[in-house]
Amino acid sequence: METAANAAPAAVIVAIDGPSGTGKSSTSKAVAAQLGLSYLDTGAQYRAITWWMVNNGIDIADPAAIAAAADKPDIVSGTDPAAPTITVDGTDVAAPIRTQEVTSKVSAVSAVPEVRTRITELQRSIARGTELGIVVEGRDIGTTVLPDADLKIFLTASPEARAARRSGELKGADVNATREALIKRDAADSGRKTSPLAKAGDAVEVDTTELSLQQVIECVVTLVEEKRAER
Ligand SMILES: Nc1ncnc2c1ncn2[C@@H]1O[C@H](COP(=O)(O)OP(=O)(O)OP(=O)(O)O)[C@@H](O)[C@H]1O
Ligand SMILES: Nc1ccn([C@H]2C[C@H](O)[C@@H](COP(=O)(O)O)O2)c(=O)n1
Repeated sequence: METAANAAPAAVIVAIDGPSGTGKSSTSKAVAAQLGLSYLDTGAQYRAITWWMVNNGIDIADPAAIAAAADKPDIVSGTDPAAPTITVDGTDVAAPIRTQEVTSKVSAVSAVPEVRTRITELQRSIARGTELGIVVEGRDIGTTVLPDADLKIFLTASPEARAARRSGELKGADVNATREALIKRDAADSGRKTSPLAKAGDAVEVDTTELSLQQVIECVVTLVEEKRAER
């Protein structure tokens, strides 16, 4: 029989938001793995629907065309932090959703309200389905998708630090061009009408500019453990 002493801990829902390149994915995956939680990369879902639109000849400059097609692709996210997956209509799209073409078009597609409604429903159903809890990262998780999350984190970092991190990833990419592209995408994501990139009023802000990835992970793990201890 399960007693209070040996009962499994109640599911914990962690929302991690912030601009591009602040470390949301790296931090969320590591925190989820360390704490035995599931992990959901919501940016990958918006990239997946964008990839489908591009592949199916939908005009990205036409929000009505995007809206009309929003419920067509079947998007499935695997939530194991050690091996997260994303498929569209059964095709593994983990690599093609990271192309420059998708990156340059994802803000326009994700600004369409019908796309957000569809993807938000998917995200909520995934979060509801986890047994031990989940770390969900994105732009509007604390404000819109999971406003009742147990813990909300908003990661920030200077544009220079973020550009340096991304240029390191893209080997040889021009840091200034990378910085400008990040700033442009953040402005589009923060400026859209429906569910923009924003810090929830009750989120803990962590500026990662001067922190190593390991320090950020430790900080978030500590915050989750404190939340669990309070319950
Ligand atoms: N605190 C940190 N210090 C140094 N490098 C970091 C730090 N956090 C993340 N990184 C590195 O920065 C890059 C971007 O991190 P990550 O992909 O986790 O950011 P993100 O916020 O999820 O970005 P996006 O929203 O664009 O997907 C990765 O190469 C990652 O290893
Ligand atoms: N909750 C979310 C997550 C992502 N998006 C959009 C905006 C981003 O520019 C794009 C790609 O995200 P990334 O892979 O860089 O994290 O997806 C959003 O609107 N809401």
